[in-house]
Amino acid sequence: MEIIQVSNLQKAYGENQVLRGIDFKAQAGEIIGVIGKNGAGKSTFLEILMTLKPYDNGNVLLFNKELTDLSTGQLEDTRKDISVVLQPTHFYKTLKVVELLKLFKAYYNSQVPIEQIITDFNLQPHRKKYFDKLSGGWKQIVSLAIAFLSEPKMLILDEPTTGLDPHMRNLLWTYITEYNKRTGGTVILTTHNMDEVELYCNKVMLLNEGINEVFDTIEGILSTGYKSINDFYLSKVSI
Ligand SMILES: Nc1ncnc2c1ncn2[C@@H]1O[C@H](COP(=O)(O)OP(=O)(O)OP(=O)(O)O)[C@@H](O)[C@H]1O
Repeated sequence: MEIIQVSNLQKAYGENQVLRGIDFKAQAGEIIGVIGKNGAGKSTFLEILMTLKPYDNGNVLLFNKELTDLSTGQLEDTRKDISVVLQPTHFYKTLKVVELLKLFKAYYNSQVPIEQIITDFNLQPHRKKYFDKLSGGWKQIVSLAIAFLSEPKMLILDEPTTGLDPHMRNLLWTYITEYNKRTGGTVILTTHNMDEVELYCNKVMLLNEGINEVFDTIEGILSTGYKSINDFYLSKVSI
């Protein structure tokens, strides 16, 4: 089943034409890495998929429905199937980690046991700490744990492993791949870490000069003679 279908997607900020015609598809159960240099438009693309940003031209279908055709109510229904990593806000300052997880469990009406999430994300030592007092990496982990609480059909993660130490990066990738196997959920993420893409993603979209210059499986890319996805990236993208 196709979860996302994007054709000829265009988006400009004033004179700056960032997306010049993106074609993209995601099937249920895929893990897709979106790569490209700083400023290539990866976050812009993800924000459009998250239904948070308008676009100028083209089609974006989520769960077979064109976004611009949806009423406000239908858009809200579609958003229930999408999870994104929330940015820390002032609101979080007054809550402890365990309280935050309970709050979002109730909000999402989630069946996932809080203690399971605390164990899976190694949050036991931090459960009684105020969110605001956590280090940057642990704030990120808590935000990711919250995103998984809703058991979404589609998870969109903008640079989820940036700022995480090697153990926490491993832990997150283990969680992503197990979640993907267990629920068949689709994961779309951006990263600048090409080793992670090679190890954990099924497919890669290389965003370059506003288009999807390459959109292929990892095996497909490596079979064309590149030693690694890092090698592929360095060959394809100029500084
Ligand atoms: N809200 C905005 N208003 C105006 N220009 C913007 C806005 N958001 C992004 N841009 C511009 O659009 C371009 C693409 O930015 P975007 O953040 O999507 O790239 P990116 O590939 O995610 O970059 P990075 O890897 O550095 O995070 C950049 O030139 C950026 O300055």
